Amino acid sequence: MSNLRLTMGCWDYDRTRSVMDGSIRPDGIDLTCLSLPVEETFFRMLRYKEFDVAEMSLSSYVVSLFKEEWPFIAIPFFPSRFFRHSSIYVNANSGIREPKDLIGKRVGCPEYQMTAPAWIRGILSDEFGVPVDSVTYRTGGEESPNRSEKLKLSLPDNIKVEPIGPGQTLAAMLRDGEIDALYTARKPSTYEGKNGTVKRLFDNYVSVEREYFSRTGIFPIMHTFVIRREVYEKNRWVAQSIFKALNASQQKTYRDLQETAALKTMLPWAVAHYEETESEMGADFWPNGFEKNKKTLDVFLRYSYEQGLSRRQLKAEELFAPETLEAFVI
Ligand SMILES: O=C(O)c1ccc(O)c(O)c1
Repeated sequence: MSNLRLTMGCWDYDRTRSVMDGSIRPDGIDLTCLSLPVEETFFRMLRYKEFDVAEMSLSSYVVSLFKEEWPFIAIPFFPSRFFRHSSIYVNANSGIREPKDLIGKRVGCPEYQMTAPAWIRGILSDEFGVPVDSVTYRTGGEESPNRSEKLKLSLPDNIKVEPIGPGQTLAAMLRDGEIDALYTARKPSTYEGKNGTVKRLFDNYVSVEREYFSRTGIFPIMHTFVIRREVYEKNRWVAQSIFKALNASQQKTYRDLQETAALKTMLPWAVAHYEETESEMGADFWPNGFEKNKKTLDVFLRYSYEQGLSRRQLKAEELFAPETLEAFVI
């Protein structure tokens, strides 16, 4: 009998590689995989639903659940996580020395609904007393002009979002002082290091992020995986097949990163870094599955609601195919 033929869009991460290269195959499925930068996967999936399965911005997925047509269903696998204190950039002449100085300022973010800025706004509000509605957001392309929100948003009146002009980019505007700060996923091309005009708000971001994790236990989730709803409704078993394969792929990566016979990555002290991470964050420092991520997801869902991206505060279990929330026991 032939397998179901599906397409999958995902970048070439270590943790998903075995599925992408075909060495781990999901049960009953023949996958055609496209390795694409995240911006391209998200754009093609959110605008045109081009792939049957794809990594997906957590924030965009949550926003999609409030659309009339409910295009995707997620599985609790998280190919991208990132501590985002490192991703707040400021113009050194803006007078922003500490988080509170952001209040009243002009802050760029490529799209208001992007996951990285959503985590940053939430953390700044919870931890540093910078209310979400205390700044003006300027949205648009970071490196090229003419980027717009992929999903139509209807935000509350207290959230001020103004698109930048045609021909403008956030990276150049930050350098030129036309915005004061930038919340984003990709480091802007105008970033110049600690002593430059465009610098990070937290120069010492590693210690800030470590302290944040040790206190909250949160390693922020950026992306999840989604299946096109039509595919899922016809073949519910696909959710578990893909989930199992991705988990097996990640387990291999955990082993590879600890390999001492020969280094699988080029960083000379990768094994030491692994051991340090394990002692600080636990053996499963990049957890997948619903239960281990419920708390982190609930915090994100509160942020999405508080920021006007969700009409009501969803519960974490509402995000995922029910088949992936529990497993059989023998
Ligand atoms: O939409 C974006 O620009 C974008 C870029 C990188 C990411 O990791 C992401 O989640 C979104």
